Amino acid sequence: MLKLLILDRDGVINYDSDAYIKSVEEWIPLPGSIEAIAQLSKAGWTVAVATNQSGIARGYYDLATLDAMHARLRTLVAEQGGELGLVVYCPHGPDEGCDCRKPKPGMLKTIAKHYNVPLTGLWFVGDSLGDLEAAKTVDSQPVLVKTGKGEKTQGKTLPAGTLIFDDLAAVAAELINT
Ligand SMILES: O=P(O)(O)OC[C@@H](O)[C@H]1O[C@@H](OP(=O)(O)O)[C@@H](O)[C@@H](O)[C@@H]1O
Ligand SMILES: [Mg+2]
Ligand SMILES: [Zn+2]
Repeated sequence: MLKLLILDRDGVINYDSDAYIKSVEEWIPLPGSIEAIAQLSKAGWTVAVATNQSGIARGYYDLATLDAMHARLRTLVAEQGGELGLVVYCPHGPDEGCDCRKPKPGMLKTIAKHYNVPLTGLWFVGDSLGDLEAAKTVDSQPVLVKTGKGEKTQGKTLPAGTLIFDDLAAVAAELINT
């Protein structure tokens, strides 16, 4: 079966900001994150992304800018010899009642369906409680990293069985070496 890993974006792949990541220039990879994705890819993993982007609904940036951020991510991973999989985002605001905004699991379902992989036990790596709850809702494996909002999230009540790693590089090392 396909080895699929799903990542949250802000705070896991790139630095996050309470002021949102509003431009390609503000989109700055966290140390080791690009290399981790490339190493996973070269080790046979498919790495996909599920990201809330309410900044679109709030008018902070447009879809062209969001796509440019993801093109940059894709290019950086390719420069390290890896390949990035499907990137799915929720452009909606918290009050729109969509099915894709985490902690709803809609984006995880979309990605798992795209790759025809079961959700059960599928690792989803995030820095926010909503990421972990989305995973738990569909019996995927919640994985918390301490980057971004992760250390703050660690102080909250986490879904049972949540795995905790320092950062994405540590997650990659665990998956590649097991
Ligand atoms: O971590 P992911 O899902 O990749 O993206 C999170 C971002 O969409 C933004 O989500 C916002 O939450 P609200 O959407 O305003 O509740 C805030 O937490 C921002 O700091 C953050 O940059
Ligand atoms: Mg995040
Ligand atoms: Zn949505």
